[in-house]
Amino acid sequence: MSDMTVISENDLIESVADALQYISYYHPMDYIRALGDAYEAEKGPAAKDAIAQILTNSRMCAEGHRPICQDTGIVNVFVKWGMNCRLDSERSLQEVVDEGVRRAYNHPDNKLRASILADPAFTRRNTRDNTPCVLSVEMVPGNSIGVDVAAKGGGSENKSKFKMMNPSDNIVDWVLEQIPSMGAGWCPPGMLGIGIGGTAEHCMKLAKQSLMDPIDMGQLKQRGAQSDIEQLRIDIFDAVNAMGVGAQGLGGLSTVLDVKILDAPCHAAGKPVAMIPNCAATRHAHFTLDGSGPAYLEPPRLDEYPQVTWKPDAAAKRVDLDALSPEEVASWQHGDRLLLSGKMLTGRDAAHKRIKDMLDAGEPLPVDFKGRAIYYVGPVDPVMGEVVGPAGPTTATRMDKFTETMLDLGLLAMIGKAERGHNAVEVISRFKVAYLMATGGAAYLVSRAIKGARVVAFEDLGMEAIYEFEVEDMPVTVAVDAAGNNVHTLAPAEWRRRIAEGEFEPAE
Ligand SMILES: O=C(O)C[C@H](O)C(=O)O
Repeated sequence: MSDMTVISENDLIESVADALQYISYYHPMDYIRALGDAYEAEKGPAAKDAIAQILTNSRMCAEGHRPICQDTGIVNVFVKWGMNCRLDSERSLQEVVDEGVRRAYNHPDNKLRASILADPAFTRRNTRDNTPCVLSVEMVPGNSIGVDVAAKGGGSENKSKFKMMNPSDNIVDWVLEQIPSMGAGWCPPGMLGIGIGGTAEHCMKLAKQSLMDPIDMGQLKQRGAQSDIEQLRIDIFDAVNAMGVGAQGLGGLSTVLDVKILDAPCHAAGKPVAMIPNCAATRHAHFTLDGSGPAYLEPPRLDEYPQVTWKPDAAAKRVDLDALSPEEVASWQHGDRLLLSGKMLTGRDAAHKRIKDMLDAGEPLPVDFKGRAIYYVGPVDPVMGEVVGPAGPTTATRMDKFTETMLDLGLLAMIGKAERGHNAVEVISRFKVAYLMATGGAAYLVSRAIKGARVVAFEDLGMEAIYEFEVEDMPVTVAVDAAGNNVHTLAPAEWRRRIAEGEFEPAE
């Protein structure tokens, strides 16, 4: 027993907290480099503009130590526990790691958003400190513990896929079938993590774990595949990018920056396959503890960030939200860039559900939506003189089922990210209103346009409360116009055709 390594409770807590703070504002450099290359190569103007926003946002967050995305994620922790190590604690490993999560998410200088809800099928009560995390432990030989910490965005997690394939089914075909159904809610360009084999639950875990590996598709393509798995990664990468989805689903050359695969033996009767995308807010870090104290991660060199500084399009139209009229909204064309100023309301999943329930019960609403714009957002709380923390858009598609109800209340415009479903587009064109999109993953940049914020209803919903924001030159693009033209179907179709016609070199 004398050569046992003792891991103190506080070393683990402190290291988890440090890693979570770190990944909230530093993208992994491999992601930043790959995104910088994608920016250089991108030919789609709207997609290029979105990548410029994501890169500029990333640098601002690295400098300001504020979250890359308002969705600061659900914490996933993968521990490889060396069997000669002992945790010096009276608490369970889950409780100790959760203490690190709590410390990170409530850090006074960089408070992160509490996104975790207990009792998910019923009361959906916010745990207020982002606990519990999802913990996986593997016992391995050795005298140290290796920890991967990730903060996974909800929008990309929502697009996870799994299939118990037949042994002879084709994996590339299955992946390509899934991509259209994933839309843009997973905030491309990002990564696809793929698990093959094992059992159902093990396969999903492999897919998630594969996302902890650094991006190396450029190097892999240069040196060529040396295994069947590497060839499969390249085949999926090329085939997905040929679909033309592009950054934020706006049509372009870069949909994925890498495809990762982990496999495990499986039963002869099947071939389980799982796919979990990682969004533009790719956040993960690794540390090792050997009993000598907590691990602190080295900050990246900011001079290695691509020299990209996003600026609003000079041709963007300025819109005064305080004087918005149905005629003005109806005049916007899909693809138009707008700079919004004035007052807007916010609301997302929980607020929409409550509004619907109140209307069904014949109760009066606390807010008048007539003539207003609504922004689908759950912001981070402000710190140190901010009016609001990072406040990028959430996936609008989830609000589709409430769209007709909300438009009946007189709403004129909705702002979010990702595509609207067929029925929502039909309702939008019937009411002659518009759906505008802001860039997902550019939350700190977007929040700079917010000059005032106050909760006006449903305060108990925390980040899902209804706020009134006062904005100045908030950049958005018309994604669905009053005639029902939908950028998210038109642009990827055009880019897919152009790529198929050989207009561009395949992405490296
Ligand atoms: O919860 C959020 O703020 C966003 C979510 O990650 C989403 O992508 O829809």
